[in-house]
Amino acid sequence: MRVHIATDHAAFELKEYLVEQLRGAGHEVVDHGAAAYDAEDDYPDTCIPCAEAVVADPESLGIVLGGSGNGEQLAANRVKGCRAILAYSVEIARLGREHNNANVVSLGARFTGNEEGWEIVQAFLEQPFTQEERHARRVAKMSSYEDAHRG
Ligand SMILES: O=C(CO)[C@H](O)[C@H](O)COP(=O)(O)O
Repeated sequence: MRVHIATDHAAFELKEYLVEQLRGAGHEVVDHGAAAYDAEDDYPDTCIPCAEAVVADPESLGIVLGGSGNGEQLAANRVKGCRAILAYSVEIARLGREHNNANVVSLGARFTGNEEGWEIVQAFLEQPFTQEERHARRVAKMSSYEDAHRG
């Protein structure tokens, strides 16, 4: 699978680790940065382009990373068509795909270690959307809202 990934400085090490794990597992990784550690960088600069790339590439999924993952999730969700969840466990990541058809997962490196982060990412990538009518209906309502209110 093609996987888009982005981080700010706070999760730079986790991003490097996940890129290595993803490539080792056979995924095609598109790294939207940060390209190097810079304590003054700003997560919207990498997370928004990452989310745009996921929306433009519907067969792909995305990962945004930061200290908490909160701002990164918020930034990604500014992009129309992006459904980013903040995942702090394998189960939450699975539910985000299964019930919400999330296309981006956000992780907080100050709260999630490298190995746990990789487990969460694997769960997110492996879990399909259920397609059950009630879940599809709810996701469609969010898309309808976006179509009506977000140019
Ligand atoms: O998690 C984040 C946003 O939600 C950022 O990574 C975090 O705010 C960066 O903090 P600092 O500039 O103090 O290193």
